[in-house]
Amino acid sequence: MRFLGRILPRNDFKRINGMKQTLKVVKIGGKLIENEALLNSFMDDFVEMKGPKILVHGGGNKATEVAGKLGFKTKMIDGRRITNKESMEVITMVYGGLLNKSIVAGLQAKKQNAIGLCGADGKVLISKKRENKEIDYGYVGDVVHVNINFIESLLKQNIVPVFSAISCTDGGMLLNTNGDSVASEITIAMSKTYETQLYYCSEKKGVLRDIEDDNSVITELNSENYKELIASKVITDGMLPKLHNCFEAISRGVSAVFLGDANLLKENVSHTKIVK
Ligand SMILES: Nc1ncnc2c1ncn2[C@@H]1O[C@H](COP(=O)(O)OP(=O)(O)O)[C@@H](O)[C@H]1O
Ligand SMILES: CC(=O)N[C@@H](CCC(=O)OP(=O)(O)O)C(=O)O
Repeated sequence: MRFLGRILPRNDFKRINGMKQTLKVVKIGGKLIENEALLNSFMDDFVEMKGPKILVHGGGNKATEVAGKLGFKTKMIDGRRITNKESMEVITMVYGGLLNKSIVAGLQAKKQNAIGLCGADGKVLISKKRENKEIDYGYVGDVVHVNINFIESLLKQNIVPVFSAISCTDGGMLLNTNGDSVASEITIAMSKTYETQLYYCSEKKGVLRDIEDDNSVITELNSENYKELIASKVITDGMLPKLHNCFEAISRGVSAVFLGDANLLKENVSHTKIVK
């Protein structure tokens, strides 16, 4: 790359004229992953997207399905899974194995080099087991450190990191971590060196005023009306941790956060934008 008459080292273009380069972090939910046609169309858009990018995926419903087949019942509280030893084993197989590897293979098929990661790989997502006196979440962790140098080394090689919703303690214990939180923590950490944008793609077109009406997308959501919508129970289930993560991100250095469906990366589609 030629810049101001000198050759920049191949990927040393994070800051040009003091401007940070934009990094896009995209999270896809389990319901989207399950729909082959939607996933394929999403991946086309993702591959086409220019600049450094990171993909994070969930897969909660697949884990519930596989756990059920193995005879384990799943318990969720406010959109978060209670994870005992058996469910952690299922999660490692489903998120870290089946889903992560299938998504990476799908990207490779579209000529996008990618690498699948859980928190233990490259010590990339270090977490702490959640201690909650009222609810025992089991093997559930909250991210305390993101290895941004490792992530950057992949981005510099044009390799897309694909994260599953699994983190790891400093002592090497794998922990289930909400995919939305994985996405927001990575984006927040990467904001140190990049201008960052976070995209949440799920089965809905955004935050809906009426969950039964797909055309009731709230186009802009701020922290004030967000609290009102929780109080009036318009926002429930998986949307609770998702929006908590959105506001965390926007208040901790992320430039823009968007929520939408599988088409979110296309131009002019209806979506929700999070504002301060
Ligand atoms: N107001 C709302 N607008 C849109 N979705 C909502 C709302 N309240 C609750 N939800 C639920 O939240 C879900 C999204 O959260 P989640 O299932 O965790 O998605 P994902 O698997 O994509 O992360 C939606 O599928 C919907 O059922
Ligand atoms: C702690 C916790 O709740 N972890 C989530 C991680 C997967 C996830 O986030 O999946 P979706 O994006 O498909 O909802 C779970 O096990 O369901």
